[in-house]
Amino acid sequence: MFHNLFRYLPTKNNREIWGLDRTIRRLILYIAKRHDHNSSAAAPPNKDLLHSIVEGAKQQAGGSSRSRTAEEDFIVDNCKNIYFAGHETTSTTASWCLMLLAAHPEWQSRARPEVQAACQGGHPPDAATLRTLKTVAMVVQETLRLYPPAPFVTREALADVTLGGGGLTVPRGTNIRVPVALAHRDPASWGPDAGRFDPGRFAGGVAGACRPPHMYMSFDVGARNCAGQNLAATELTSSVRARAGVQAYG
Ligand code: HEM
Repeated sequence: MFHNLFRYLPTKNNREIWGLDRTIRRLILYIAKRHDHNSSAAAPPNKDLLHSIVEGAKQQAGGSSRSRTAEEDFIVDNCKNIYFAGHETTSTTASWCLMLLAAHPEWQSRARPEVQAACQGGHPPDAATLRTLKTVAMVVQETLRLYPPAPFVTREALADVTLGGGGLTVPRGTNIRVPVALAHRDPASWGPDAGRFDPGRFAGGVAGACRPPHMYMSFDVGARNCAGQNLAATELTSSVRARAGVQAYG
């Protein structure tokens, strides 16, 4: 992903960014190695995502002559892909969610009893109780519609292609940018109140909120859509529940 983007940058920036890329590589490998070395028979490792990546790298490399570089490449590529794709996107959305709930107390009041019912006795939610948080889920969907953390996606045409009934021909090698944030506010798909915060538009699911339904593309659509979208939805529902639903209300 990074390599493709860097190709288009002016040379001076290119050099600086390659330097940054090398620093990021060193940082990732330092953390991964520390994680690996700190575990022992007496103190087994946390079976977290980083542990799975490090173990996966050892299996992939499989003791070949190029094993050290292959192992390191596997760790760096997966950490960049998963942590960079998964961290800022989710945390920014959680912040927008809380801001929107603060600005729209009527939606806070609707989310609160739902959260309290799901977390009776102060119990944290599990997979089953998270599914009951319908209002919180709608608030998250509406937040992702208005403030998508990936506001556009880019594709390169690998061959000449003709799009739709309009006969628009895209020549091979053209980069196409899909303006997600604009599509999410298009009144032709969402109705005249497209710019308004109204989680209720998702009461009947995405198909009930916009036409055609693939105009909602926070996580993209198609073969290369977001690999972490279920994890992101779970993280967002539980973090908004924790901060807006329980702590803020006591
Ligand atoms: C609110 C949170 C998130 C949003 C809005 C989001 C959005 C997206 C979008 C739009 C894409 C497609 C990019 C493209 O086609 O150019 C994508 C891809 C991807 N996302 Fe997410 N993402 C989120 C969270 C996560 C999380 C938590 C993870 C993993 C822990 C993750 C992992 C990935 C990966 C690995 C891809 C590449 C999939 C592929 O190319 O096959 N994302 N994401």
